[in-house]
Amino acid sequence: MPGPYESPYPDPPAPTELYQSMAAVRPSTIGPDSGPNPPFPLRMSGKVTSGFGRGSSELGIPTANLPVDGPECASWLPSADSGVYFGWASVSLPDESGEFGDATDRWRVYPMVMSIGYNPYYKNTVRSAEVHVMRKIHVDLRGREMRLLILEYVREEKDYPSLEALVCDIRIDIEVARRSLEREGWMVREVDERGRLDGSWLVRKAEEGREEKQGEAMGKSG
Ligand SMILES: Cc1cc2nc3c(=O)[nH]c(=O)nc-3n(C[C@H](O)[C@H](O)[C@H](O)COP(=O)(O)O)c2cc1C
Ligand SMILES: Nc1ncnc2c1ncn2[C@@H]1O[C@H](COP(=O)(O)OP(=O)(O)O)[C@@H](O)[C@H]1O
Repeated sequence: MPGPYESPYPDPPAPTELYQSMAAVRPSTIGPDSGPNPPFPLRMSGKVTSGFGRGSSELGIPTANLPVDGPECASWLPSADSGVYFGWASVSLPDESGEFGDATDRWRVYPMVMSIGYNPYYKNTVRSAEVHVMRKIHVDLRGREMRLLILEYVREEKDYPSLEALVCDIRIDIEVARRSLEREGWMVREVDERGRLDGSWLVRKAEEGREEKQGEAMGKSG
């Protein structure tokens, strides 16, 4: 099985001049090495839905959409700042060979970056929560339950003069998240034994996960 921080792109594109100029004004990591500060970690979960279908086709960066309202939603979400966040995502997937189908589903934990908001470049009128899992995934996630342990706020959502600039900034977010999550204070033990964070909620059985909704309402993990 590949390592947790492997790029989801088989051949990441060479950094363009625009990427380099935008990356030069961004920090390389976010948050102190010791780990997340309150109100993080924040939890949310939900069934992956369809978005506007632009992630893969227009941006080359697929995003799994999660519901942002309804009784099942995390209580902190409506008042959360719009913007980009990073952390860990879990999803229950079949055996990697795919041969044994759902009988061997188990929770996998992956690094993720996400945006919460109105996607100002596309001028959406409804708020969305969209998660890019930083790993190549060969299974359609729509209809599957996803859990998130959100560890840090990265930046505000922005409008951009071009699609290329939007894609560059998201790729920089992915790099910032990768470097930030590689620090021991930000790793979950469920992925790497050096990790100092408890990510057990991410891999709990469904029934136990539901009980944990109480904790989610407080916006805390652990
Ligand atoms: C890490 C990340 C950062 C993003 N930042 C922005 C942003 O600053 N401005 C914006 O308009 N959209 C932003 N987006 C949202 C993309 O525009 C969105 O994923 C794309 O429109 C695909 O949407 P769809 O899944 O509904 O098709 C971001 C998405 C991700 C995953
Ligand atoms: N690394 C990944 N991160 C998020 N979703 C992925 C990933 N790899 C494959 N997918 C799939 O791509 C879908 C999102 O694709 P996208 O083009 O953004 O479509 P839509 O906007 O219609 O949901 C997800 O629901 C999931 O099934």
